[in-house]
Amino acid sequence: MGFVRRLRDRWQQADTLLCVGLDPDPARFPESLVATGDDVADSLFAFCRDIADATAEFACAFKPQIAYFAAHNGGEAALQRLIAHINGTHPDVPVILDAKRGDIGSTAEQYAVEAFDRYGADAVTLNPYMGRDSAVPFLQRFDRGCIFLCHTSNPGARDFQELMVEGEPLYRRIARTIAGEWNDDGNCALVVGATFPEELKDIRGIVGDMPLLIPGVGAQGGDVEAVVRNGRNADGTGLMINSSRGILYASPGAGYAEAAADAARSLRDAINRFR
Ligand SMILES: O=C(O)c1cc(=O)[nH]c(=O)n1[C@@H]1O[C@H](COP(=O)(O)O)[C@@H](O)[C@H]1O
Repeated sequence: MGFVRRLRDRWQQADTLLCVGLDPDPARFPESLVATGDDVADSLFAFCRDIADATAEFACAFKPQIAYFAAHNGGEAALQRLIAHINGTHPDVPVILDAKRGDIGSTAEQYAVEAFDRYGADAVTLNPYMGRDSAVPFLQRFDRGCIFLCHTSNPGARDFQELMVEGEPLYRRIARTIAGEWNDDGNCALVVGATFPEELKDIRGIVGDMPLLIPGVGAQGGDVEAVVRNGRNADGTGLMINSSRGILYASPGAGYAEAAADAARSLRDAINRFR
């Protein structure tokens, strides 16, 4: 079953639009998990496994961010183990590899193998800046999801994404092109930052019921009510609202997994109040 279909099933069956971001930072781990040298990889795995197991029931997706793993010796193997664990233990929760890839076609082919075959991710985040041929190796894996940056959550999103191109801001052109020309197999989604709710409304109006990944609530200050009201589709779904640090580090001590579960439950409930 393809990514978008799995996501829709999960939205319905688990009644949640929450995406749990897995961005493990050893500097913020509880004391019981602090490790040095090669042991860091084991800590990355153990921390994320505990968070995933504690929050799975509240999650429509998990989103590991590759940099938090690749920054450490052995981190990529830890990421592989983690995704295998999620796929085995929580098979109804799709995994989005946040890698923001994008390159010429021959290199993009390798990135597609990395995301979908090596790591076993259901979807990957992609940068559309290099154009359609850079996306084709991902798009043609039609059972997997391609989640393209459209309007990002950071302040610098304005530098390029809002530049006017033939009478419209670039992010609108990206949304229209991907929805209209790249989505033949229905496996595309877009990233829109929670910190730009008006632009979110604009993008929802362009892309129909395409899924949108929304980072930027919690630590970056995005407003949940504005996101849900402006981003939901007609049936009250359509969104993967991500929180990473707000869930991962809900408590610094030994009870980190329980605290993460509480944070995930309350964010899921806050989201559902406005659907
Ligand atoms: O593609 C992303 O996930 C992403 C896009 C974007 O515009 N902004 C953004 O914050 N992200 C990612 O979403 C996560 C946000 O983390 P928190 O701010 O801790 O919830 C990080 O993994 C970011 O890399």
